[in-house]
Amino acid sequence: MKMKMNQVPGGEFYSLARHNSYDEKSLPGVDIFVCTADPKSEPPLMVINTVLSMMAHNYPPEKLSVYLSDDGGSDLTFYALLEASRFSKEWLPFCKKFRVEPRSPGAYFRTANSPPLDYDDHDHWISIKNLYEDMKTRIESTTSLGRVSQAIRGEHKGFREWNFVSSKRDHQTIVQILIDGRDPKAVDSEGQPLPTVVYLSREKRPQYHHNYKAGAMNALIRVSSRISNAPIILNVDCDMYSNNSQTVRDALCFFLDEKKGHEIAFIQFPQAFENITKNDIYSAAMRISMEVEYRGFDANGGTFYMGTGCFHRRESLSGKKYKEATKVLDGKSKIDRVGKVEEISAEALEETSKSLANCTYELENPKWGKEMGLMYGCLVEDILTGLVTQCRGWRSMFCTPERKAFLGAATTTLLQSLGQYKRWSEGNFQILLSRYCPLINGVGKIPLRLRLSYLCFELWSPHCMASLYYAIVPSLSLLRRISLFPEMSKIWIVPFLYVFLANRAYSLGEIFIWGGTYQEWLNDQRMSQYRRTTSFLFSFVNQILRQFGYNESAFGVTEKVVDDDVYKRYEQELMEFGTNSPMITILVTLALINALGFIWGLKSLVLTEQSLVLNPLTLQTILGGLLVFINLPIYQAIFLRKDKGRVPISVTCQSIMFVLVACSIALY
Ligand SMILES: O=c1ccn([C@@H]2O[C@H](COP(=O)(O)OP(=O)(O)O[C@H]3O[C@H](CO)[C@@H](O)[C@H](O)[C@H]3O)[C@@H](O)[C@H]2O)c(=O)[nH]1
Ligand SMILES: [Mn+2]
Repeated sequence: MKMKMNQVPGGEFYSLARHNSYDEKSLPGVDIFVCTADPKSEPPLMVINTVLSMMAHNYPPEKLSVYLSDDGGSDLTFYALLEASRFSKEWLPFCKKFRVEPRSPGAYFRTANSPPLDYDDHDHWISIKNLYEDMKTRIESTTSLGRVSQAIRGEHKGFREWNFVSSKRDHQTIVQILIDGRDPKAVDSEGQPLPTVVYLSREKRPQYHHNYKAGAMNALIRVSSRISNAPIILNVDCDMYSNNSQTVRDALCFFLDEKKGHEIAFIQFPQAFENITKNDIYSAAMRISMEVEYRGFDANGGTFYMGTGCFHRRESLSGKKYKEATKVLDGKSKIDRVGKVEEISAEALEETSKSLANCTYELENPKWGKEMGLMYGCLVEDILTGLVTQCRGWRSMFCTPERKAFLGAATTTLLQSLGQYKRWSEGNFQILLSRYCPLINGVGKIPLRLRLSYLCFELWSPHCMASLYYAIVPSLSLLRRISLFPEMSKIWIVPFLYVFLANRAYSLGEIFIWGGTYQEWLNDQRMSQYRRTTSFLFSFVNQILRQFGYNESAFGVTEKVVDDDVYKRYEQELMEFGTNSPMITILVTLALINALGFIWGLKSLVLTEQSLVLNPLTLQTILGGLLVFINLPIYQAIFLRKDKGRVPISVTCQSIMFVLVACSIALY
C-alpha cells in the first residue's frame, strides 16, 4: 500500500497550499518540546542546534514557545541554552534574510562555506558564521571542562539553582524562562519579537520513579500549560533538528482543516537521519519502513507515534476522548503582547510552574501516565501512547513532504544499533502482553487491519526463537549428518524454496524501487539476522522475566557521539565489534558454529557418490553457506582486522568455549 505525499485515505483534506491563505492572526500557538537526558551522550551543542532550528521556524514568533527538558539536570546544558538564547537574536533575522535552510546553524554552516551568490551582504553572512563559531568554541570548551566557570555563573541568576543540585538523580525542579515572549524587550536585532524559551529540569529523587522520557514529556505538558498553553505541541528528540522551516505550517494544514481537522490527535513526520553512510551499514535509515510500511500503516487507519517529529493536539494528551474534543483551535496566545502585558512576572511564573514538575505532583494526581499524558511503564512510551490515543477515537496522520521535516543522528556502532532495537522490541512485546494488546483492547475501537499492523512490531521479540533455531540447529545437525530438509529432487522442497526466494526477491525489489543499492539490501538482511539473534533474544528473555516479577525495565539513552576513530570506521562502513559484550559474543559464537557446520556439510557433499540433487544434506549446506556469507564481516573482524573495531581476543576465546560446548552436546 504505497501512498504519495500527504495522500490521505478518502482524500478529505485540503492541499498544502491552503496555509498561504490562512489569516496569520488566528493561527494557534505551538509549544515545542525538546528532550535531552545526558550531556555526555547528547552534547549540549547538538541540543541547542536543535533548539535554534525550532525557534527559527517560519511561524509568528509570539505564538511559538520552545521548551528544553533536561533529564541530565546539567548546568552545562543550561549554559548552552543561555548562549543559544543570545545567539538567536542574530540567527533568526539572519535566517529570514538569507532564507536559510536548514535552520540549525551547525548543519547549515557545515555545508554552506560561503554566502549564497545572489546575496551581496557578504560581511553580514561572515559575521554570523563567526558568531556561531565563537559560541561553538565556548560551549565545547565548557562541556569538555565538565563545569561552568565562576565568571559565566555570574551572568545569569539561573546558575544559582545548581547550588542545590546534588546529582542528576537527586535535585529540585528548575524552571528558567530564558526568553519571555510577553516581554516587549524580548526582541531580535531587527526589533522583531522572539519566541519564548524555557529551560526545565524536573525534580528527581531517588525514592521516586521518574519514568524516563514519558515522565519528562508529562512534566513538559504541565509546565507549558502554565506558561504558554498552546493548543498544539510538537515534540522532538534533542538530535532531531528542523530541516524545513515550513513544517509547523504543513502540520497545521491538517489540524486547521474545517471539516476533519478536529478529529486528528497527532501528525507524525517520518524519522530521517543526516549521517547515513552510502550503503547504510547498520540499516539505521529504515528506508523501507519509512517509505513503505508506515504509509501502509497510515492507510490501515492511522500512523503510530514515533516519539519524535510529532505534532499533538494538547487536548488529546490531556486524556480527552475524541467525543469531548473542541472543534476550533484557539488562535489567541497566552503570550499575546498585543495590547496587554500579563500581570505576572517571569520569576513568579517560574515559581508557580515549578510545583507542576515535582515528584509529588503525580502522587497527588495519579491519572498522569495512565489516563493523561504519555503512558508510563513501557519502553516504547510513544507507540503505546499513540495506540491508546487511537483507541480513544482520535485519528492520526503520517505526513511526508518532499523536503525532510526533521533530521537526526542515526546509530553509528553495532552495539548502539542492537541496544536500540532491544529497547524497541522489548517495549513492543510489553504491549503485546499487557492489557493494551491491540488485538484484544482494540476491538471495536480501531480497525482490525490497524490492530494487525501493530502486531507486526509487537511480535519482533518472539521472532528470536525461529531465527535462533535456523542459525543453530541446521548447522549442528550437519556435524552429525542429520538431515532436516527434503532432498532437492522432492516436491516438498518447493514451499521452503518459495518462502525463501520470494521473500528475498521482494525485499530486494523494494530497496531498488526506493533508491537503495544491492549492498544496502545485503546490510539490511545482515542486520535483521543480527538483531533477531541478539536484541530480540535479550528483550524476549527480559520481558518473560518481568512477567514473573524478576526484572525492571530501563530506558538506556542512545549515545549520539562516538570517538573519532570509531566514526572513521563507520564512514568506511567497517562494522564495529570492538567491545566486550554478550551480544557480540553471541554473534561470534553463532558465526563460528555456522562456519563449522558449513565446512562439515561441504565435506560430506564432496565425499559421497550421491548427486547433489539426491543428497538430503544439500539444502542444509546451502543454508549454512548463506549464513556464512551473512557472517563474513564477523570472520573478518576475528581473523583479519587489526584495528580497534575488531572482535576482542577475550570475546573470541569465550565464543570458542561456547562452540566447543555446543558441538560436544550435538555430537554426543
Ligand atoms: O530518561 C530519559 C531518557 C531519554 N530521554 C530522551 O528521549 C529521547 C530519545 O532517546 P534516545 O536514546 O535517542 O532513543 P531512540 O531509540 O533514538 O528513540 C526512539 O525511541 C524512543 C522509545 O524507545 C522514543 O522515545 C524516541 O522518541 C524515539 O526517537 C532523547 O531525546 C532523550 O534525551 C529523556 O528525556 N529522558
Ligand atoms: Mn535517538
